[in-house]
Amino acid sequence: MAVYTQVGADELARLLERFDVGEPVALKGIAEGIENSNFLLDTTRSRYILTLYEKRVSEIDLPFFLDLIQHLAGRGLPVPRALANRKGERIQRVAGRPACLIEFLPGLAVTESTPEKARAAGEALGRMHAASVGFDRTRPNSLGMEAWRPLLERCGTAADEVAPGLYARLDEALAQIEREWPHQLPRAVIHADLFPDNVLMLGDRVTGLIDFYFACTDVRAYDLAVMHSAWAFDLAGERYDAGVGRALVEGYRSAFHLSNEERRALSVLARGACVRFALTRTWDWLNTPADALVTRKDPLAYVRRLESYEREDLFA
Ligand SMILES: Nc1ncnc2c1ncn2[C@@H]1O[C@H](COP(=O)(O)OP(=O)(O)OP(=O)(O)O)[C@@H](O)[C@H]1O
Ligand SMILES: N[C@@H](CCO)C(=O)O
Repeated sequence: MAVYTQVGADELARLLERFDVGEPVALKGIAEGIENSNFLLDTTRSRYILTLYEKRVSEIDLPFFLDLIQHLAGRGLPVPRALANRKGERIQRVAGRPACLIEFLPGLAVTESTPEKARAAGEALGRMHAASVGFDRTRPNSLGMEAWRPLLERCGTAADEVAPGLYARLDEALAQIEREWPHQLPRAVIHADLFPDNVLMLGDRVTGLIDFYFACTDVRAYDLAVMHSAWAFDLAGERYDAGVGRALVEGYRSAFHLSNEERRALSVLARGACVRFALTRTWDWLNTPADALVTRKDPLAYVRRLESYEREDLFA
């Protein structure tokens, strides 16, 4: 359960005094998610999300994320804006953490991807890329390709505690990716983490794109590759669903142009995505205290995906 910091009644009352959102009725911790503490807040007026930023989200980056969301919302994307308090401030401090009061979006996080859902989600990513043209702020990808080797070295051979030989396996895959990386491809603002659990849907309609806290400037097609690796396999990474993979790319292309050069690079970009998530999951596996109220995600589910991408070009 991702509630690292508790919020008491007095603390909540002090926060809500600064807004025109009515009186609190209920505050419940949200189990999903691993990065931040999220609460569902009901007031006499409406329903909101209260997020306290933990771990990887740095306060310095928050204005970039909030401005991007504001920009996308202004262009009709279903993304959750942070509310400003009466003084016009969007970033609050709650229980000692930076925090935002955020619009609640309807819909359920996707738990099982189907071609129909993948097509709609791919299209939403394409719409996001189209809408972010003209957003002129940039943010380096702190978990981009250049960061993977340092992260691998920080895990070190302790990675082998997750599975024997894991360090060497990731080292070898990364060396190949570094040789093939398509540095020349167009760069843009990307979401960088558009997993099924970050897409809210009602039926096959996308009602929310959430969790922009890895958004950054990087190779644009990498965003589609990240999605492909997350959507087109079962959770354990054992089974590839070609129908889902195809629908995702088709949906994207219905909303945004994908050049031949980008399409040819998707395979190495997807291997890169696998190494990125295998590495961050390995790091979390090794550094999450045993008594933490959060489920550690399996790094090997991404090593299995990596093997599928290495075996054949799944985008051919
Ligand atoms: N604006 C929102 N509207 C409705 N529900 C939301 C909203 N933001 C978050 N949620 C709910 O909270 C859950 C956790 O949110 P989120 O994915 O942002 O957490 P996180 O800790 O940043 O997670 P992770 O990085 O692991 O995906 C989501 O799956 C969704 O159910
Ligand atoms: N989506 C990521 C967690 C956030 O980086 C994962 O599943 O590993």
